[in-house]
Amino acid sequence: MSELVIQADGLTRRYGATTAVDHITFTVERGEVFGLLGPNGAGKTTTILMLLGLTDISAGSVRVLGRDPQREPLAVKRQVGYMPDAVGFYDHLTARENLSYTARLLGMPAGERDAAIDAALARVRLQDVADKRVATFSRGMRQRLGLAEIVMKGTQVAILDEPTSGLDPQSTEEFLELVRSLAAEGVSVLLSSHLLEHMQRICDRVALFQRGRIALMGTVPALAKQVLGGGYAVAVEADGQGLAGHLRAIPGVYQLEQPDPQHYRLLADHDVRADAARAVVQAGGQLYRLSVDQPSLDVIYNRFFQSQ
Ligand SMILES: Nc1ncnc2c1ncn2[C@@H]1O[C@H](COP(=O)(O)OP(=O)(O)OP(=O)(O)O)[C@@H](O)[C@H]1O
Repeated sequence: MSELVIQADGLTRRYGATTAVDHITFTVERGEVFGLLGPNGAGKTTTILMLLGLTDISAGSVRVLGRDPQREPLAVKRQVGYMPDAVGFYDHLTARENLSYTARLLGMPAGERDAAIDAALARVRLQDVADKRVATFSRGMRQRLGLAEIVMKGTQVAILDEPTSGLDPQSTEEFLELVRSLAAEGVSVLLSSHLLEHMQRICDRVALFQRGRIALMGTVPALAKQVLGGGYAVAVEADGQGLAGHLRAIPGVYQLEQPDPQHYRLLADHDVRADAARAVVQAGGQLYRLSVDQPSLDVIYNRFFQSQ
């Protein structure tokens, strides 16, 4: 049975005449990676701040691990790992000293601190630079130290604001892999980002914010269906008697192109590769190549905002 870790219901935040977040409703399950997307000013950061009890709620409700961040902000902060856009560490302290400082603030017993810090630094592969001052760290290393802090806290929820912006490709890979491994252990991750390719790779579901509202929400294939009317492009290279007719008859295929006698391109609302392979057999043909292009979040996002 799924376990809801974050529940927002009609959540609203007004700043004077501006409604920054306008009646949004969503849930995040245990172990789920949930992405907030949308243009600047769409309400993502304000949503995050409300989840953390860092800004007031004008209407609606929110629960994080069953707690109300308005009423119990300290309890929520203790149970949630938060990594803001610019992770704040003390530059003149080493990585280990920074984590030690946080551990003391959290009230972690002195006897447990060293082991917890070592384990967290090893987890994010910073053990070799544990005693170097953070001033010497690259952005990627700082982001990993931010995750180490979350690992050390042992929280069940991690909230990350723009975590991969400014990271080089290798640091990005490492970071996304770490986030995925946390989720695999049951940590729920809510993250906001403008980097759609990263979001597509890491998120189980995304919510597309537009002027304070959630305009679209779901898995990438589900959004592709809504926005593009499909989105899976299956390329088939094969021969066979009457193959075009067999391919066109596959449920979910809404367009068939045949640029030359042996090449077909199917647009479908789901991955129809298995059906396409069967169609080739039915047509008594030979299959030379079969591939699928997943719908891209980038294309979905741009098409959605162009259509608005
Ligand atoms: N403290 C504040 N006082 C007044 N208005 C605010 C405040 N914080 C945010 N806003 C307004 O609320 C709206 C949503 O802002 P928010 O920062 O949540 O957007 P965002 O989606 O996180 O944008 P970005 O991608 O730029 O981080 C914007 O119109 C912003 O100007």
